[in-house]
Formats: sequence, C-alpha cells, structure tokens
Amino acid sequence: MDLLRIDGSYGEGGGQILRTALSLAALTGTAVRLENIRARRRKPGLAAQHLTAVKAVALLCDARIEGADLGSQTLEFIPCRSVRAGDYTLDVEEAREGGSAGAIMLVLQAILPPLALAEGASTVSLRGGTHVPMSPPFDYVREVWLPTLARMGVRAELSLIRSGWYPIGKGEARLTVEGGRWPLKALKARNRGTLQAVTGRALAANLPAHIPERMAARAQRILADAGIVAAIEPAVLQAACAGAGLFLTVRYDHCLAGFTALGQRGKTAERVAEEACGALLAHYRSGAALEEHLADQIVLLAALCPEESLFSVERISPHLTTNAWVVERFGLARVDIRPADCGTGLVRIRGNPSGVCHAHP
Ligand SMILES: Nc1ncnc2c1ncn2[C@@H]1O[C@H](COP(=O)(O)OP(=O)(O)OP(=O)(O)O)[C@@H](O)[C@H]1O
Repeated sequence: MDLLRIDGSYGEGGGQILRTALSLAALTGTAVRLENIRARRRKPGLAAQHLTAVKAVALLCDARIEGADLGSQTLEFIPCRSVRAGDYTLDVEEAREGGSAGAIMLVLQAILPPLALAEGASTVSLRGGTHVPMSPPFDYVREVWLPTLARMGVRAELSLIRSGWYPIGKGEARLTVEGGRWPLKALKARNRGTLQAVTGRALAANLPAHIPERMAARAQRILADAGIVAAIEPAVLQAACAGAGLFLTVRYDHCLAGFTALGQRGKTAERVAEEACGALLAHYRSGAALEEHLADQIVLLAALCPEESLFSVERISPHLTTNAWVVERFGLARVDIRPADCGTGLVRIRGNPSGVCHAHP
C-alpha cells in the first residue's frame, strides 16, 4: 500500500505537523507515514498529548496504527472507514502512567475538523491540561477559535468542567459538535474593521483572590492608557494544582483575536498582565486582522473550503508556514503567504477539498 510520507522535521518540526496530518488523513481516507516526529523538540517523538491525539483520531475512523508509543518518532496511520460521529472520552493520563498535564485543547484541535464534517452529532469529554504553556488555553478555544470556526460554518460548543494547570493537569472540558457542516465557508479578513470590545478573564486556581484581582486591575489600567476600554473578570477556581493566567479577547468587525499570559512562581500578577496586554497592543498597532496563533490554527479549516480564504496576519510564523506545507502535501489547498507592510503578512488559501471523503469503506 502507498503511504503518504510526511516529514515531521520540516519547518517548525513540532506536534502540529502530526495533528494536522492525522485530521487530514481521517478526512480524506489517506494512509500516512509520519517520520521524524517532533524532531525539532528537546524530547522528540510522541508525548502524552500527541499519543492521545493519535488514538483519538484513530477511533474516529477505525485506523490501523503502527508506532503509537510514547517517544515514537515514526507512525503509520491507515484509516479503515469514514469518520464516525459519536460519544468519546479522551484522557491524556491514559497515555502516560503517573499523569500528564498534556494540552487537551490541542487534542481537541485534531478531532474537531473530522467531527464537524462527519454526519451526525458528537460529544467528547477531554481530560488533562486546560490552561498549560505553549498551547491554546480553554478560554482561547472557546472565545476565539470556535467563534472563528462558527463564521466558517462549524457548529461546536465547549464547556469547562474543571480547569487543569501545569504540572498536574486533571482538568476536564466537554465538547459538543453538530456535524454534517459540509461545505465550509471561506474566511475573509483582509481588513479587521474597527475594534468593538475587549473582554477577558483573570484566573487563579488554588491561589488567593487578590492575584486575579491585581491581574485584572493592571490590565485594565494598561489598556485604558492606550485608549482601550476592557471588561476583565477576576475569578478563583479549584483545581488539582495551583495556576494563574490572564486571557484576553478582542472583537473587531471582521475577526477575533486572543492573547494569553500564564503565571508562574516568582512572576508577579502585574507582570502577567503586562505580558498579555503587550501582546494585545502589538497586534492592535500592527493593523493586521489575525494574530499569529489563530492564523496557523485556521489553515486546516480554510483548506476544506471550496472558496478562497484571504486574511492578513500580524506575523508570518514558522507554525503558519509549516501547517501550510502539510495541507499542501495532502493536495487539499494552495497556500500563498506573502510579507506585507511592517512585518505583517497576507495569506491566501485556495481550497481544493474534492479529496475530502465521506465514503471510503
Ligand atoms: N498562547 C497561545 N494561544 C493560542 N494558541 C497557542 C498559544 N501558544 C501556542 N499556541 C498554539 O499551539 C500550537 C502548538 O503547536 P506545536 O507544533 O508547537 O506543538 P505541540 O504539540 O504543542 O508540541 P511541541 O511544540 O512540544 O511539539 C500552535 O497551533 C500554536 O499556535
């Protein structure tokens, strides 16, 4: 059998190459062989979060898998049927004995595109880290990523049962997906329009209430000095271990943008606020529509649209160019990424989703 070979050391060389390839393999019924998985990471190969994503996507399409072990740098993934909607429970702790704060929002990103297009409704219970470094936090997925996908036709809702922070995790989120959303609509956000609102949550788990209150107060002051009114809610949550962070959402006429900073021991609440607001203001001043994270996380969905998507982005990141390369390897889209004014970029994605398959055996 011919397997599509994907080199996991390409470009960014991280876990996203794997997740995008898994989603697209399930959506198109393509058998894939991934090599050099996460070759550019300090500890290459499959970590708990990635292994959970492999097994989850395999469940959706009854895939035969080889190399699905912690640390594995090679994986063969052979879908045996079209994606099946249903009720699923996924727990990153099952991938690693002794627990893991693996990012369940990244696992969610691998399974949502196939479930959104599959016939029928699904519910997914996900357990692990919900607000952990180097990944989209729950707030970002609920406030920015899913509403952007909703504009493209995806119908999904996400709720937080319990937050999970680094290093213990043990959070839980529940996803419901409507399914049958074919064809998707293209994303048009060359210009973002005017700023409508800035909202946010300042969260602390198992920590005193003054921490989120100080994060919220400092953030509101910084944004007010820049002429931006923000409504930021402080809240204290219970979790398996302590954690804190500030999660900001900006609504423009034609797009959404999200900015995060997480707390850590020795970092003041005010520093957390300065970090998140610094990122927000850098994007605001760039004039671009999408921030860098949303851009790389939208490429896969845009590749599934029969019409052309077009958006400006604050910065052309290695995650963006690498994800573009993966969808092109599947022959699903032509992605044109061009530098534009003052370090921003313009992205054009011409989807060719004829390969998306609902009918393989
Ligand atoms: N603060 C953030 N807000 C939103 N998205 C984020 C944030 N930080 C990281 N991301 C997203 O998380 C993803 C991380 O992908 P990456 O390829 O780095 O893989 P990974 O599986 O996290 O693991 P690794 O980097 O260890 O391989 C990217 O899509 C990136 O845009």
